[in-house]
Amino acid sequence: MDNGAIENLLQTRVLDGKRIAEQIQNEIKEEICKWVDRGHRKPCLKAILVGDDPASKTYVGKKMIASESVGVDSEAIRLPSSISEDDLIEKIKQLNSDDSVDGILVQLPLPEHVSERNVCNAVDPHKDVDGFHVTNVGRLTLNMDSFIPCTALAVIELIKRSQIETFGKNVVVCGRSKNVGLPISLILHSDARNECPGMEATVVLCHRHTPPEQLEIYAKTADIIISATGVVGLIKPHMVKPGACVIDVGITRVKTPEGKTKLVGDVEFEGVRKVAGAITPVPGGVGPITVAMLMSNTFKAARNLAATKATEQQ
Ligand SMILES: Nc1nc(=O)c2c([nH]1)NC[C@@H]1CN(c3ccc(C(=O)N[C@@H](CCC(=O)O)C(=O)O)cc3)C=[N+]21
Repeated sequence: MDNGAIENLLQTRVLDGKRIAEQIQNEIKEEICKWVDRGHRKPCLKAILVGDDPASKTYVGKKMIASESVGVDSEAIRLPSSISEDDLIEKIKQLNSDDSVDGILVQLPLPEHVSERNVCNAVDPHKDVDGFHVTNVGRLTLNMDSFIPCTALAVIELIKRSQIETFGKNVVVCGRSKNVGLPISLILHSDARNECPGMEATVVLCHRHTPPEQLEIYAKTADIIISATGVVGLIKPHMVKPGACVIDVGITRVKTPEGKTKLVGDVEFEGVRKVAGAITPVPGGVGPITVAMLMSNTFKAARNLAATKATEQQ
């Protein structure tokens, strides 16, 4: 390795998502503690898990553990994959009208015979801690206060806490999923709004029909690359501008030659880290922060609902 390469390796920051998630959760834990000291009940989260997809079970499990550690009351409601859309929506309506519940989330994906859109729209938008209800999507688009999907919030929080500059910078987002790529793009190009400063970046949103040679051209101009596609090895070293920040939101389970499963992202980590100025690993990058942001959204729902109840009683 020549001196230049060594120097770059020394300068590359591997952004520690686990540490940031712990930091966020400690802050939330403290705030919830004060909240309960002021006479409120603990925030309450209900997670609906339909069927028994192993990855979904792992994620819901992580959400339950995080809830426990920050002082959120949580319950995983398990329903069979044979459940009808109507019955699932009926269950959601019960939780909507239950005053002891602040946050509701339905773990995705759902079985094929159930419309995810109908189910997400059945959740009371005030309890929609995933930010998937059409009202919250519309409000985010208009830069109004809303619940923002946890993965998008996680990327934004990671950028802010790592002091990555976004104002006037070029960002390439790979992947246009409604719950990840799209909201990330919306926030990154946002201008200043009342309660939070905008990110003010120029955003290019690439997807499966972006020709590979075009993706390379866009990526090479980017100060920040965010990849959320589930395409293993999509982002290669030659596509990255030296010093750029590379955020990997992809999570794919692959089998190792020894027959174990391991998690890999969209980014060729070992190669790209030699070029990038900052990079997130998988696992231990965006994933853990996603769970911390769910806690943040749940506490926000609890505060909003308590405030609404207080004004109703006046
Ligand atoms: N309604 C709904 N809301 C979601 O927020 C939602 C969802 N459905 N469906 C699936 C995705 C994915 N997701 C993750 C949560 C935690 C990690 C996480 O903690 N990852 C760890 C390790 C995970 C592991 O060990 O398997 C890491 O990256 O280091 C990752 C991904 C939430 N999602």
